[in-house]
Amino acid sequence: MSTLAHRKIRCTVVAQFPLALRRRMQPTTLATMRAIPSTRKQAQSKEVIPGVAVRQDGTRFPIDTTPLVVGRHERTNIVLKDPEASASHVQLTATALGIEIEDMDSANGTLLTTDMLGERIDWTKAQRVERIWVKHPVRLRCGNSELKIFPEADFTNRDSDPEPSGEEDFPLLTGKSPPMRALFRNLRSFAPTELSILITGPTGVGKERVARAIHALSARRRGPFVTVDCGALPATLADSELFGHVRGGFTGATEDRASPFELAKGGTIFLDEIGELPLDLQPKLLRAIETREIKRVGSNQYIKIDVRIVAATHRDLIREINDEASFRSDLYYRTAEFTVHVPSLRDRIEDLPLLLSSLAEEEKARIAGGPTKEAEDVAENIVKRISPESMDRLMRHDWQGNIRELRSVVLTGLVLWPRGPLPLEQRLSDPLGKMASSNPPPEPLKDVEKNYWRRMAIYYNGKVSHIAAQAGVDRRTAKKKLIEFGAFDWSDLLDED
Ligand SMILES: Nc1ncnc2c1ncn2[C@@H]1O[C@H](COP(=O)(O)OP(=O)(O)OP(=O)(O)O)[C@@H](O)[C@H]1O
Repeated sequence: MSTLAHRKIRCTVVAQFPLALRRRMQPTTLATMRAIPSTRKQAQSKEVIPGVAVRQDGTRFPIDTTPLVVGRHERTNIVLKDPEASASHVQLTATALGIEIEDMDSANGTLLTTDMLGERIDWTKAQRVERIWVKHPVRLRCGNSELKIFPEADFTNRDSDPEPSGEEDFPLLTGKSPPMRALFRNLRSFAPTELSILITGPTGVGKERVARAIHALSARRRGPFVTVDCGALPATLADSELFGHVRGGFTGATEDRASPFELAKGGTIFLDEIGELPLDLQPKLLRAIETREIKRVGSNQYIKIDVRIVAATHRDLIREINDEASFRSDLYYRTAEFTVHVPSLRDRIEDLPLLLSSLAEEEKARIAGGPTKEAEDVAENIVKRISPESMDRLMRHDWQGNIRELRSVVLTGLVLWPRGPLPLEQRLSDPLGKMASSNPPPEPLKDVEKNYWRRMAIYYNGKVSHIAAQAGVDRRTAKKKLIEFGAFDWSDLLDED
């Protein structure tokens, strides 16, 4: 369902009462707003997804297109006998995007979790919502009271694509551990919506992959996926990198440049490292997201945008909003209508063997230019080639660099030990690990380096760009090393540039 359609619904039902005004209204007034003529109500409800709210005492309240106010005041539609709840705390409305849950500036906020079964929820880890649309069951906390929301929607039936075969078999992502299963469940629920999603998690956990998975599971999957690295926007050109420019818009702008928002038309824009976005650009981005239009630098013309926003950060943005004022709260809530957290590798260490296989398979397939039988064999065998002692050491490593670090260990390992035992623990960065290893003392450093470059040359078939990318050096340095260690003649090197 497009944002436009969603907006239409809000216009007819709610928008006559701007949010600021509604927040000042008394519960009595809000309850009266439910008196919408039935014909109009029916017309609206054709497209919308209704639902049911269930109070803690088991009372059920149907949710339709007229806002249902939840609060402590006796004139609200769902009365909470709870001194910690605000007089009018939160509002529930059926819309085409799912049930809209909108906090009404409550004193203690509205918290949301998708955990419907847990007896004891750790509400400190739940998401605080200002406004969100849900199509799958969620549980809310208002003050000390809980409320379960059951939208009558089932995307899995709406989607013509076949269902993934199991939670562990998720597009682009690998894992069977409880935190990954929880992540998959959330993605399955929220990816098909138009909600903006903020992906959090430490560096190297695969946040970009999660963003691609969200895109792949959304109705926009046939549209483009455009990444903007907000951490790499050059200070003087950040504005133009984000919103584009017209020829002559500033000195040096010799031709028009489209904004990534325009390039992502019909698809998803991924704002990576959004926490690094310069403070002065934050209001502009907020405006673009809210109004769904942008203006290129040097132009007076507004251009409509049609994108779904997915953002990622390794920072604790809530803390930065509160303590450092380096991130605007309004932008946060606009980009984080739903938040998913990608666990560190340490927190899902049981996925390590699966990840080893998947990384090996992907790499082999990449070199071969597509999935091959050989890639599958490599993946299957990699775990068999790792001794129980090595595996134990890998499982105990702290993996500060997460999957990125694991990937590098696996790929260099496959180069160094193309067959036979695979003592991957020798590639770990912390020396304690090496001391704990039962393997013979390491080779002299120069020999290690020499063997490394020679094996890289063989493994990557002389493709300098692959070797350089894998080694984390530029092509010139890679070439120099390959020659220094006699790995190749110049003539043998495949010069791809
Ligand atoms: N489930 C996975 N299976 C295989 N490879 C993965 C998986 N998750 C991540 N990777 C690989 O790990 C590396 C890091 O992933 P990615 O760039 O998505 O992480 P990130 O969390 O966005 O990192 P950063 O915060 O530093 O930008 C990439 O090479 C990616 O392909």
